[in-house]
Amino acid sequence: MTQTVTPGTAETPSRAGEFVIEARGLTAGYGGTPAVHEFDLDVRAGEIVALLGANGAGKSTTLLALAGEVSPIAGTVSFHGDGRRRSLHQRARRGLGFLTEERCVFMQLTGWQNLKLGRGRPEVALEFFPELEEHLTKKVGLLSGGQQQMLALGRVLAGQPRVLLADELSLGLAPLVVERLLAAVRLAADDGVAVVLVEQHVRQALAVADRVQVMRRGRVVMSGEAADLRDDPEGIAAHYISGAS
Ligand SMILES: Nc1ncnc2c1ncn2[C@@H]1O[C@H](COP(=O)(O)OP(=O)(O)OP(=O)(O)O)[C@@H](O)[C@H]1O
Repeated sequence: MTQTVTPGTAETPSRAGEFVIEARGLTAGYGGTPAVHEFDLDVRAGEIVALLGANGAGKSTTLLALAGEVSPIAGTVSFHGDGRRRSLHQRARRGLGFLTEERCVFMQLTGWQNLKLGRGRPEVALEFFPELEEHLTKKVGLLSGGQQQMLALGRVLAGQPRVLLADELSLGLAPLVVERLLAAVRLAADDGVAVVLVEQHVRQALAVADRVQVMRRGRVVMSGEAADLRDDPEGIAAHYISGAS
């Protein structure tokens, strides 16, 4: 698939190599109780960092804290070098795209209406997912789960984010659809988006990610270059052992 997508808003386009989002000593949780401890992360423009780990390991909490939806108990999150505490909507205005675990679409609206509600031009979403075009006049509730997720991802990518946080895009979807979604994420990263991807499918995450951080009980227990770990997904899966989250 060839296309040209220009990420970044007019303010300051992201440059390859610069850290777009960073966390230092990030501890975050709920009601003052940490679910994530002393988490460090740097993601450059054009890079995908996959967060892996068993259910309850703290991946979603990490994304929520990076997004500004959960306040840090300690540590900092910096967005374009700005380490001040910012809410989700403030970070969204500076180019954060966030896909939460819940499918981010309006079921009663048509596909086209959903795309029009995004920050970008619907045509850009269709450049990522041309197969959606024939379904845009249908109510989204009538589309398949994969089509709904393509719509949700396409809408966020159409907004030309500088940072994409994506939480379990592949939840409940067939492997081919997952591949399709992750390929679009890779394409966006190749055009300069900094991506933090929470994913349950280890092999597929390793196939598109540049780096990997494996979490267990709220801490990073393993990290490395995806290319070095591709031949040993079992080494990662060992951290998933039931009850070991
Ligand atoms: N809203 C909440 N209030 C209180 N505790 C929460 C809340 N959300 C998550 N937790 C707890 O925080 C811990 C980390 O959960 P989190 O959802 O971040 O893990 P996860 O790795 O994303 O798991 P999953 O893959 O199941 O989403 C768990 O112990 C969970 O029970």
